[in-house]
Amino acid sequence: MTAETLAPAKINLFLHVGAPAPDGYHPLCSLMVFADIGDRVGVTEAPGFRLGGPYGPALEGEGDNLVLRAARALAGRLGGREVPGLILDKRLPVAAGLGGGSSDAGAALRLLREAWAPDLSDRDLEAVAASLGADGAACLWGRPVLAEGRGERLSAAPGLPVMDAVLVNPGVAVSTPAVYRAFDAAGRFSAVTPPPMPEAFESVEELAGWLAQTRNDLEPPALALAPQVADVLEVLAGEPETLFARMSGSGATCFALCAGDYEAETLAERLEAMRPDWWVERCRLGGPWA
Ligand SMILES: C[C@](O)(CO)[C@H](O)COP(=O)(O)OP(=O)(O)OC[C@H]1O[C@@H](n2ccc(N)nc2=O)[C@H](O)[C@@H]1O
Ligand SMILES: Nc1ncnc2c1ncn2[C@@H]1O[C@H](COP(=O)(O)OP(=O)(O)OP(=O)(O)O)[C@@H](O)[C@H]1O
Repeated sequence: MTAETLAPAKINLFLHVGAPAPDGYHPLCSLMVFADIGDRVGVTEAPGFRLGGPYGPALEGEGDNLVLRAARALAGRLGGREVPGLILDKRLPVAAGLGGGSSDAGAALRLLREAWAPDLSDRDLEAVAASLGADGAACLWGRPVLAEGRGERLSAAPGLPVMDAVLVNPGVAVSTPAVYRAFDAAGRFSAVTPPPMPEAFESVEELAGWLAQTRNDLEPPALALAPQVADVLEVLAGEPETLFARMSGSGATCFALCAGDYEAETLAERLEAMRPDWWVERCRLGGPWA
């Protein structure tokens, strides 16, 4: 392996979604943070694409992986390059609201810029990432960001503490397009503007209090498609270590913010014992980790 890097899991701390535009895409406003866990992406001299890890089989036999599409898009932007060997160690569940595909693409773009064109600007790399999906640019750097527009208009996130957290997925894949369609069918649209946001949150407790005034507008439609999400949220809400719990993105992964390392560890251990069928990961949110 010549180089490898983390493709961190993305968490939408809040996700406000408006009525769809004529092209079907939705205006949104979301505060995205990244976990110190995720997939691993590598570049090698031996040609070809190798897919491994616990969730690799979930992507076998699909069309072109986002890692390959990212490599080809950057090669095209640079006027043509031979794509080297690429490795994806898929550790995050697929179609889970963790932005895994976008983060994998971002990791590949960072590695290949280093190899091919270290002078290419961050802005140009963001444009390539954005061409791969609405979350592409936001998931490029693995650092907290406020995303607006379709998700491609980025601005600095407020100052955030590092958050000890637990991620829980009930083992059900949820399709992002299906969740947006169910959101449209319900026809309940609100303003996407968040309540006034301080320049910085000094503690996770302060952040949790502020987040309670915000929403994930995709939670109700995702719950309708995957009722298992309700079980996860109910369990998390009932645990003493949970300061704040919510679903991320289009689901089905939910996150619980905890007061510290010990609380997150305790919560994760209890959930693992209680529900061995769930994917449970203790992590830290914030970043940049990549
Ligand atoms: C749910 C989120 O992950 C929240 O961060 C994103 O909004 C989705 O981002 P993404 O998966 O990168 O999105 P894309 O791959 O571009 O599109 C997937 C599907 O989501 C819908 N989509 C996506 C973003 C957006 N602002 N409005 C949408 O309606 C698109 O119609 C498409 O059917
Ligand atoms: N490297 C990849 N990792 C995950 N999915 C990929 C990858 N490459 C292509 N895909 C396709 O992208 C779809 C969405 O996967 P992903 O895990 O990124 O969903 P998600 O976490 O719900 O994304 P988001 O939160 O951005 O909507 C998958 O169902 C799969 O068909």
